[in-house]
Amino acid sequence: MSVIEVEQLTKDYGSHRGVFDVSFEVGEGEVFGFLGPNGAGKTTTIRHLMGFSKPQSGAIKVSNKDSWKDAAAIKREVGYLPGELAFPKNMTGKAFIDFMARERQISDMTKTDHLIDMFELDISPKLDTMSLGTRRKVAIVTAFMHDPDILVLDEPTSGLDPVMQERFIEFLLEEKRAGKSILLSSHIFSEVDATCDRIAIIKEGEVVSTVVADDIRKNENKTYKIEFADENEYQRFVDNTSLDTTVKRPRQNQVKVEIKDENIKELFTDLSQYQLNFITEEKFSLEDYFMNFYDTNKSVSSGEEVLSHGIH
Ligand SMILES: Nc1ncnc2c1ncn2[C@@H]1O[C@H](COP(=O)(O)OP(=O)(O)OP(=O)(O)O)[C@@H](O)[C@H]1O
Repeated sequence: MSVIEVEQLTKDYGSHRGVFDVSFEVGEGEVFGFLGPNGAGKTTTIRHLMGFSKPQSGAIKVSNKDSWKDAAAIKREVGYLPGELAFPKNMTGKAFIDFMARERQISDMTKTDHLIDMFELDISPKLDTMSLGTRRKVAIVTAFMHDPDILVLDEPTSGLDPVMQERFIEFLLEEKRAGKSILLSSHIFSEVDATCDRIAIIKEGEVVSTVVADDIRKNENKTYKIEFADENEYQRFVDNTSLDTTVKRPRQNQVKVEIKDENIKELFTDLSQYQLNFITEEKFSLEDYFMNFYDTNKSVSSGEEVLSHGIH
């Protein structure tokens, strides 16, 4: 059963900005990643899903409720962590958390205390004196203190340091084990890869691919990086091989060869004729998959490769 259903959502802001015909579903107990760089349309989609904007066309259902007509009920039910945070002025973290607990009519503070501990949050300072990362921790606590079954997270780790980003992944995995349904918008490959069951890639307002994360993890296409002993060996290989050489780095005497698992023997038979420094396997990653749709960050034409660990 789907807990979130986005059907052909369109919001056209003009000049090809907005979202166009976006469709996806998040199943019960599923962690669904919404992956794209700044401006791709993640926040626009999520704001419609939470009922802050009316779809120009298309429809969204959350727990079978219409995102626009039943917005108030959806806001009560869903744990929503917005990308941009807004807090009341002149309130301490503790006063704000207590206020939110009263608003949500929470009497059992076990989940709240667990979150405060987990994120090592000091709730005593005033909100407007806290760092961005600390304010994000407060937002995490208040978004999930009522232990919601559906979590909608818009770039949740922005502003968190690497240790707390890891902690957040632990939290998501904990929620996943508890059977929660989660929509995670992100531009960080590692957090999507570590948590998601399925992933939609969004580009310029359109979903260009929806993929089962395990299909990427178990991809049978492998890339091997090979460094030859010297320039002559490198050149001899490049001139003679019939293998699929995807990257050539003449200055380092390196190549990358892409090969299916079943053709591995062919690779080693071919390589036995050359002097090598090393050969290593490079696993096909979510980033590689993503770059099929967004090619701009990868430049191999000059014999150099720029690898990015997030997209901006
Ligand atoms: N209210 C608005 N009026 C006009 N254009 C808008 C509005 N909101 C968003 N856009 C445009 O729609 C596009 C998608 O923006 P959106 O914020 O959804 O992207 P995003 O993927 O969430 O990126 P980010 O990571 O920067 O938040 C952008 O080109 C943005 O400038």
